[in-house]
Amino acid sequence: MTSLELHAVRKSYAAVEVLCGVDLSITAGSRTAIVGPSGSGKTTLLRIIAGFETPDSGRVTLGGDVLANDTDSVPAHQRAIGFVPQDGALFPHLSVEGNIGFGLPRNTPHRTQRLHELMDMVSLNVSMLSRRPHELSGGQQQRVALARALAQRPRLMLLDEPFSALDTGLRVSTRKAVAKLLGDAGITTILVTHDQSEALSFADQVAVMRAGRLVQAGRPIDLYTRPTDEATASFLGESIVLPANLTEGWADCALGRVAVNDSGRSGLANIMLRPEQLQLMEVPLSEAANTASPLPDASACYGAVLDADYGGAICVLSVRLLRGGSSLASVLNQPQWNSPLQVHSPSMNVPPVGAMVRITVAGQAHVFPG
Ligand SMILES: Nc1ncnc2c1ncn2[C@@H]1O[C@H](COP(=O)(O)OP(=O)(O)OP(=O)(O)O)[C@@H](O)[C@H]1O
Repeated sequence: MTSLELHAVRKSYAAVEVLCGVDLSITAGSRTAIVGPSGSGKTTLLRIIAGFETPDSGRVTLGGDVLANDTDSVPAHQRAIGFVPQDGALFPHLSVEGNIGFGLPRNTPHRTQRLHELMDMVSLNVSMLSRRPHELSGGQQQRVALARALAQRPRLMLLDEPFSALDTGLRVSTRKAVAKLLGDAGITTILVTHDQSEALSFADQVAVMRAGRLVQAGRPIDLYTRPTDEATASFLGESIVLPANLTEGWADCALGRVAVNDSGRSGLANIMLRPEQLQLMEVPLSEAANTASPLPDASACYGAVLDADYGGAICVLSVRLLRGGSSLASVLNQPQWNSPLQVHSPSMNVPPVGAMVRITVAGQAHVFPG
């Protein structure tokens, strides 16, 4: 069942068109992450859904109710939509109780019980109810902001980069807790984030915006493995794009013959691999000892490790490809021959700089739609 539906939503500020006709469907109870470069219109879209801005044209519906169209707009406070901004925006002069209770009228039945329930939902101890925001950690402040938004039993929750001020560990744990909480409560959620890995891990659906347009929306794994274009590919993570000649599900490229995910295409096209798809195996010293001899297997793909960037669990290796029939020495002596690939390799047993490696490709390469 679709909960939120955006159809041809447009918005301009003065002469600048910020949203150029956005269509997006969000299923009830699901989590959607909106990502895109700075200025692409993410926050504007969120503010239109919340009712803080009105679209110039287009339609926004929630559970079948029209929230905005070309002529009318339901006021924000009548939409039953929760909004958690980047900084939490707690009222500094009010206690936690005052902040969470802001949207709960004094005569709400069982008000204290409801406040305790909300504290429990966001995993905060009720002893914190009397504290002021400055007496809380960043993660606790975000939980209070979330509880305040939940107090009004929203149909839809909008999160505008709510985790960005938190350090890495707290960010991950808060994000997981929030995802579970909203999932358990069955609340449809939209998260705007700059963090691609956060979007991929948080959401059931990721929507990528660029220059006021929605360029692609779908399951995280589909966007990561089958991006619609190179810009989307590199926005969602590191990518290796190579020119190739396609025939019946195979691509002939600098890495040799690689399987592709589009068997119907033929001819010249760019293919994409994620760096973790490249697997390196160091060629034993006996084989590589004579760096002047031709490579042992003319049909295999080899490389020379030029540099290693240690990053903890993962090491990023710069690997220059060796042409069939060439030698390690010829490549090391001609560094301008081709630009190196960046390969993400588990740091355990990583080949050393200067080593010759055999390169294999795991899975299929992606062919960008023509
Ligand atoms: N009230 C406003 N008046 C004029 N221009 C605005 C207004 N709000 C946003 N803009 C412009 O609209 C464009 C989109 O802004 P928006 O905040 O939606 O982008 P964003 O994708 O959320 O960016 P960021 O990731 O940097 O937060 C920007 O060029 C911004 O300067």
